Formats: sequence, structure tokens, C-alpha cells
Amino acid sequence: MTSLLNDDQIQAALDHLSDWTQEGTALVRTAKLASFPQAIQAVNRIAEIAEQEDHHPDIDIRWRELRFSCSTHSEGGITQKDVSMAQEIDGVVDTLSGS
Ligand SMILES: C[C@H](O)[C@H](O)[C@H]1CNC2=NC(N)=NC(=O)C2=N1
Repeated sequence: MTSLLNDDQIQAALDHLSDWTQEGTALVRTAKLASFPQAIQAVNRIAEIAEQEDHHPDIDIRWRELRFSCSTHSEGGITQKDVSMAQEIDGVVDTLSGS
């Protein structure tokens, strides 16, 4: 069981997630990859992690631009699972972007 983070905890997490913002009950970021195949590769890697963690981000694909939204549906808001998923997504995007 994962409990909802309070506003201070969310702000503390965002201090270390510079590409992310809070949008209502979710953490959100966009990422532009070098090409459509690279974007799909990122999605596939994140899908593997999501299955391992049994925690799934919402992903919007528009050519090479991805939008990720992390929220814990069962709790109706942001939990530590979403912060961890955001960090995992950053790792995949950074690796594929070469940054
Ligand atoms: C049974 C299974 O653990 C749940 O349905 C999981 C699957 N993935 C999930 N992902 C997200 N983002 N929120 C959830 O509440 C959630 N629940």
C-alpha cells in the first residue's frame, strides 16, 4: 500500500525532477527524442519497467515528442511510486538522448 504524498513532499520531489511539473493529481513531463523510432524505443523500455514495477504511466505519443503523466490511480493522486517512475523515465530519456 502506497500513501498519497502531501504538498511539501511533492515539492521536495519536484526539486530533484527539473523536467517535471505537477498537473492536478499527476507528475507530468514531455520529452523530444531524436526520431520517431527513438521515441518508440523509449516507450518500449519504459513499458518494461512499468511491468516490472506494476505501475504504469500514461503516455501520449506525437511523432518524436512524448508526454508522460504519472499518477497512482488506486490512490487518486501522487505517491512515491510516481516519483520513482518519473526518475526511471528520466533515466531512459537521458540514455536515449545521450545527455
Ligand atoms: C493490480 C495492479 O497492481 C494495479 O491495477 C496497478 C497497475 N498499475 C497501476 N498504475 C498506476 N499508475 N496506478 C495504479 O493504481 C496502478 N495499479
